[in-house]
Amino acid sequence: SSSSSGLENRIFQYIDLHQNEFIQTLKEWVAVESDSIQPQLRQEVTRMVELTADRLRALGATAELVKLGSHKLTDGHSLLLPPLILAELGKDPQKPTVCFYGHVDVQPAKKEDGWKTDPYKLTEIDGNLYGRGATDNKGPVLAWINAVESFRALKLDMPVNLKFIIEGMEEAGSLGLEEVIKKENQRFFSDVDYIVISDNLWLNNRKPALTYGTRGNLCFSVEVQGGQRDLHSGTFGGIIHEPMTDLIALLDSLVDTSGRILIPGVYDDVDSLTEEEKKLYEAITFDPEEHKNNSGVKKFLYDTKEEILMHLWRYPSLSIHGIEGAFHEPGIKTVIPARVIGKFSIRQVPHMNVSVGERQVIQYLEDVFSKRNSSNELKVSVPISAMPWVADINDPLYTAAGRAIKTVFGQDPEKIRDGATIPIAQMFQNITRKSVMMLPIGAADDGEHSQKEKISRHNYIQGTKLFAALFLEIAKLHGQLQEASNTKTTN
Ligand SMILES: NCC(=O)N[C@@H](Cc1c[nH]cn1)C(=O)O
Ligand SMILES: [Zn+2]
Ligand SMILES: [Zn+2]
Repeated sequence: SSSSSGLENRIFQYIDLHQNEFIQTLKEWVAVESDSIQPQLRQEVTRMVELTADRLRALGATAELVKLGSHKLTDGHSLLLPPLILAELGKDPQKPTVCFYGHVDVQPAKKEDGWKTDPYKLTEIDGNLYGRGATDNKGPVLAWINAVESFRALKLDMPVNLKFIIEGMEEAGSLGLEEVIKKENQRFFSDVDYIVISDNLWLNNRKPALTYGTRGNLCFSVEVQGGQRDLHSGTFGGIIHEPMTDLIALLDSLVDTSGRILIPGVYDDVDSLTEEEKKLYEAITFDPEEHKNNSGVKKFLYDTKEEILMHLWRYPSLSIHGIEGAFHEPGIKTVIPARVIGKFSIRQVPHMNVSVGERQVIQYLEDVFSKRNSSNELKVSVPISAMPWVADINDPLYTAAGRAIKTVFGQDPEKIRDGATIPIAQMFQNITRKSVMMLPIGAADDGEHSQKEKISRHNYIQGTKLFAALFLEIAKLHGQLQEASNTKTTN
């Protein structure tokens, strides 16, 4: 209606006028090295979670810090998990309740990895804000907070009740989260109507997107242990089974040159492709050339748009991430490492069974290893296991978001899936049975997890407007749905 567009315009104007303040807060957040992977930085993750809770309290929300206990590291030590935030703003029974999920931990980043700017100093170059966590996920979390702040600053009544669940362990597999969701299902989540996650990217640089599916991730650690200490390769090379040689052979047995996973049975439960589904990929706006340029990739394994999208969204993939215990500094150290741990993961797709997958992989690695007749010891563990997620795109929540996108960006969203994993999505859907939607604000060239992570000023600010517009759209739609259900009951 014209009055709501007048209201939107006031809010959008406020957001435009205060954009530098919003960027300043993002700068303060990016400056916190809240890397959840490296144990020595765990205190910074906790500090980041506390900073976020303070920010939510400044909005007028009540924010509870839920203790998650500790977890075991590969060296056997225990490490405290950062607390989880459960926050709440507004409890009007006449309004719908929207729960926002985000994370404030980040992937590791060092200047020496090849960053042009200090990863923990948000730096603006040509309208892009570079820094670790700028898009994954501090920028989107702050955009949501900025949107609420704008309503408050203008003394406007919030059109929805809000809940927040913000964690500090997402990049490490959302440890401890599932137990809390189960425990809080009948309390914190009981009156939630809609769940919104903004932790992924658009499929291209200019067209906004709505995401209705993600892949899961099954992460493996493969440890090969020889003796108790490293050895001189001149005095022991040639007379022992070397752990690193065993590990490289194991890792090399996992996937072929065309990217096909070699573990028997892995593809058994993957849905077969229907003609109807094929058409879906044809209709999507996606330019493989632009995608190459965004990432600096020279060549994809597949040539067509459709094949690329299918291999990102509906087929599993296997990636090798690293080897712990191997010498990786410049120069050559003529050593035989005593114990090495290979890390790889399989991005799983709907209908693949996680526990069957785990068994298949472990059995396969044991078979390959036993054929080597090695005297070393093999241990396989699964530190992270996150499920794939698919939602119903016809849910009213998607309609509301589509309208908000149209208002802010002047175009309809691309409806996409995502090849990455957000562990909480499927947990939410399974446990709470509420509508879950992913509403990304970052562009395809944002470089999540890479050395050029950024969010553009434009996307950060328009993203803030998008969330403000979403509050209004959800309230409208929810009102209409309730009216329709009341009319049905009266008739
Ligand atoms: N922005 C979401 C994201 O990057 N998620 C991680 C989560 C994960 C999965 N396995 C381990 N961590 C991702 O890599 O997809
Ligand atoms: Zn993320
Ligand atoms: Zn991430």
